[in-house]
Amino acid sequence: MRVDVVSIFPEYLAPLGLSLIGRARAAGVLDVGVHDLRAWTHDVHRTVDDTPYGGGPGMVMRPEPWGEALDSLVPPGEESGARLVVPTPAGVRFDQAMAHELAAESHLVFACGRYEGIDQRVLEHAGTRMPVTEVSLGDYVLFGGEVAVLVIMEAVTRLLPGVLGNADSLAEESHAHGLLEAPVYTKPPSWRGLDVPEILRSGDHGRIARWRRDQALVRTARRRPDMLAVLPAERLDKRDVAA
Ligand SMILES: NCc1ccc(-c2ccccc2)nc1
Repeated sequence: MRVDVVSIFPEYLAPLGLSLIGRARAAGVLDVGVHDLRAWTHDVHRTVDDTPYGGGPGMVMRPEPWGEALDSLVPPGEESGARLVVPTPAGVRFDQAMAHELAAESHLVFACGRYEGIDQRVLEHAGTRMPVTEVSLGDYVLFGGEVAVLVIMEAVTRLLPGVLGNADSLAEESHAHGLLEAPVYTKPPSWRGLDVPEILRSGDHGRIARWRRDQALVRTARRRPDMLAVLPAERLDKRDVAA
């Protein structure tokens, strides 16, 4: 997968070179380019913003630099497999399903907005030649899209083949099977008067799997009842509590 990120604060994206993502790049499954939007400005002040039409507070990011940046990173006629992802508070909610969708793309281009956002015509014009996804991480506002890109990149990169050491951990993690994951424990068996649940030390893997499933259901019902509401009936097996 090729990833290009455009920002007026490219240094914010430095963590993309570290750890998990660094391993993905070393494994050859990820190639990341970070670009300064101002490279596509041509005035002495390298201007990227201007006042909003219709009035209102703050500034809006000008379309011209973005248009030239996207033309450079996704040359017209070479859009195959490219998707533009724009973090914004007004976006579609990002979730694990979308992480899987994005992990299947061959070229992701992230546009990091600042100020009050990017002139909408940038997204409209890009949409005439590639899929465009405006994505939100949740109902809160940041100073810009850079931190959201780091979150999305971590969620997507760990799904790429060969990136996670133990592929099993993908199968059982939270949200992988529509439920929150069960609590986990390790040695020592007793710690500050708190014991590991006996079942986990029984060696009875059938009962252990049942216990974990029950814990996941209870935890999900208490913390994220909304997830149970959308859990497909076939995901609940006959031994689960009544749906
Ligand atoms: N929901 C996460 C998120 C994503 C992007 C932004 C944002 C804020 C200002 C300008 C441009 C993007 N804020 C929150």
